[in-house]
Amino acid sequence: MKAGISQSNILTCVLAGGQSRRMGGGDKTLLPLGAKSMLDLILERLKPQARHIVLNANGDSSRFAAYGLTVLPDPVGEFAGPLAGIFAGLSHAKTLGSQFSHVVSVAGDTPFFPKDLVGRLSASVPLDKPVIALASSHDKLHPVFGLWPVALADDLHTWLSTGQSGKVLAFVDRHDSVEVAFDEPTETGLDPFFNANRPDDLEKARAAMEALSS
Ligand SMILES: Nc1nc2c(ncn2[C@@H]2O[C@H](COP(=O)(O)OP(=O)(O)OP(=O)(O)O)[C@@H](O)[C@H]2O)c(=O)[nH]1
Repeated sequence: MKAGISQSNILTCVLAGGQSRRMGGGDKTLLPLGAKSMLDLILERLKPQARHIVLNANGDSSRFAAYGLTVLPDPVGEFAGPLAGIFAGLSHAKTLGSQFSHVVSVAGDTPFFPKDLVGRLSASVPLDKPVIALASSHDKLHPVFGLWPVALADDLHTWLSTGQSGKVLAFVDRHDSVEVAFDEPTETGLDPFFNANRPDDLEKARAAMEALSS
């Protein structure tokens, strides 16, 4: 039976724990896109659809102080890949008690993700068993954008402890999962999961935003 998870039971975790090597290092989520940072744009998109938001990032958390979010470091060693950030969200949700049944993960380098991401992911899974929902666009999975049952936290911990950190889809394959397709282009005309890996991706994003506002 499909029902949909209530928004109040979802903790949304923005993943900004990577090394941004292709961008030249630092925090790519803090880089400017127009007058705002990429993280500003991500939070503007997220707030109307997510009630509880945390940030996953490593190192000194004070650089994110202006955003007023709880900052969770990777609990399994720095730079173990996005699954470590997803695990940070799941373990935090667990410590908060039974309120949170699921974590939605959102990449910190993807400024135009779907405005109905959380609602559509959460409507795609049953309430009575743990099922992962992963976003896709044009038949390509985007495993960093997913809905993760808190009930899988212990299994993910075991998985990460055996050094399987980079293998997001291999972890997903151990469990029931559904794919949720977001094929509509965004207002920018770019794919909704267009992400900024390199400086020229940032330029592309800036150009798309400028074209929108002109
Ligand atoms: N918590 C956490 N998140 C990560 C890690 N690696 C990547 N991510 C996140 O996963 C998403 C996609 O990351 P990538 O662009 O593949 O990796 P990156 O480290 O940010 O960048 P590169 O160093 O250029 O590969 C981003 O939101 C990253 O912040 C990690 O080791 N820990």
